[in-house]
Amino acid sequence: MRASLLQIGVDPSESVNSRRARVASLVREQTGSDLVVLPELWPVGAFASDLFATEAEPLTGPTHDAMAAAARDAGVWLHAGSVIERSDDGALYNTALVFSPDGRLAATYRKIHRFGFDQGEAVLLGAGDRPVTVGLPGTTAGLATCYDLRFPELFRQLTAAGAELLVVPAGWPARRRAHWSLLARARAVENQCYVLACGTAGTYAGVQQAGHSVVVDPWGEVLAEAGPDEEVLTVDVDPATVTRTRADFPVLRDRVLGLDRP
Ligand SMILES: NC(=O)CCC(=O)C(=O)O
Repeated sequence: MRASLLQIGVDPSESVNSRRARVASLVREQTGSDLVVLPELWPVGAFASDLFATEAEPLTGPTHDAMAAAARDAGVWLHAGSVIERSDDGALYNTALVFSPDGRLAATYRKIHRFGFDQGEAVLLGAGDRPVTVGLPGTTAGLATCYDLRFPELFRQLTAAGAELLVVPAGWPARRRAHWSLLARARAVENQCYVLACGTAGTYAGVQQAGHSVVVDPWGEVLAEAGPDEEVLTVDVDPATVTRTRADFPVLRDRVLGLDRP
């Protein structure tokens, strides 16, 4: 399976509409990949919380429509990163969208762990309440978003639900880049999964983004890593490697489930 991570530059001088059109073109250029991954909240920027309310959209809003068409035109599975979703009752969520190659919305995931402590996302957005996996050809992907990467129990649940690929769109800041790289590898090693972690580039809302999107194999080896700027990272991943790694070194067999609950 060929995966392409599109590490999108988020620049406040580019309008949301222009960025949406530009990203749709970039997705269309990925014909030949099986899976394309975009970062967290790339239309608005994960730290641009002052824009969340004005740029919120229904689940089937403009980003949905543009990405569904781009996935269909490119013939790819598309993890379209996330959008600020305005739900029917008016509540806002950080919601990831996954499209199949015919442009169908195959899965949505509302970010469970909201970042910001007493500010930003943590106070403006609602929290998701269920882990989500999605079937891809020959494998299963588990969905998580950015700050979720710090919470191993979520990834354990995704693994228990059959995930072999952990797909993590993010808007991770440069200041904590060391944590990003370390946690991506840790989640891969402890779950014997591929981790596809796709961040943003650029500086907006006063926060320099880390970039350095990364693909890690089930042994914890970094297969590919982006630099700090906008970049497309393309890498081949093989679900059979997950099966082989788990058979050769069967640590998952020794899990004691439920220990994360007090
Ligand atoms: N958008 C985010 O979730 C940011 C997470 C972050 O900055 C961190 O975990 O550190």
